[in-house]
Amino acid sequence: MGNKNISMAVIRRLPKYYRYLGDLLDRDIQRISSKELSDIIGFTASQIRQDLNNFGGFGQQGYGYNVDALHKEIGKILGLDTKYNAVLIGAGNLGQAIANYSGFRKAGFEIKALFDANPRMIGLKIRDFEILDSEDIEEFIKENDVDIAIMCIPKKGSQELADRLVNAGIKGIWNFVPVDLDVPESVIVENVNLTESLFTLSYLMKAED
Ligand SMILES: NC(=O)c1ccc[n+]([C@@H]2O[C@H](COP(=O)([O-])OP(=O)(O)OC[C@H]3O[C@@H](n4cnc5c(N)ncnc54)[C@H](O)[C@@H]3O)[C@@H](O)[C@H]2O)c1
Repeated sequence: MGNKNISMAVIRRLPKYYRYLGDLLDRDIQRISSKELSDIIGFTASQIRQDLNNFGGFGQQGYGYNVDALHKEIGKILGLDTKYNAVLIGAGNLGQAIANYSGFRKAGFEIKALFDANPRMIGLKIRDFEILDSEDIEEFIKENDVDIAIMCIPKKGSQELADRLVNAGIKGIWNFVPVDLDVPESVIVENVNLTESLFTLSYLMKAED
């Protein structure tokens, strides 16, 4: 499954291609040259041709890229033609913000339930969700065909939670906790570290001085 031999650097650029191509489709633009794509995305035209050649070269000399076909193909490569079930653990400030955003469901990622360990949170409603007791996560994951866990708890207890999720058969963790989780190779962890991103901004602003 997947294109395991494609470099991570290319894979990290694919969501951006996918987003820009989606914007073009919204504007009814059906074909585009690598030069035009370069002008809007900001990667060089040669970088774009090289990246897209990894997947069998969609472009035709003198025609450019068929936007719809390329969008669909990149979607497939990213696995976006699949629906995913997710659970979110830690229904605090960040967890609630994520649960309140409707865009993930539209993209095929459905949050099935929210969990929290705090008895005062359990039973509260966020959007359509009643917050469930995190004691019951394993059972829920097994019974509801859950692929992805979204972790929004504090650092403390995060590795223990990851171990439980792994034992329950989770396939992927979208990790917002600023901790490098130790999981078996078969489980994919994607870290989202907002503070690291902010520090990068700080560096770049400093470099502008
Ligand atoms: N809020 C943000 O914008 C933000 C920004 C950057 C990083 N983060 C990171 O996201 C995580 C959550 O931050 P927050 O601001 O939402 O915190 P929060 O305190 O508002 O929410 C955390 C929730 O997790 C629950 N919880 C704690 N341990 C648990 C466990 N073992 N199992 C289940 N639930 C548990 C708590 O009861 C609480 O409701 C933290 O690791 C934080 O560093 C948050």
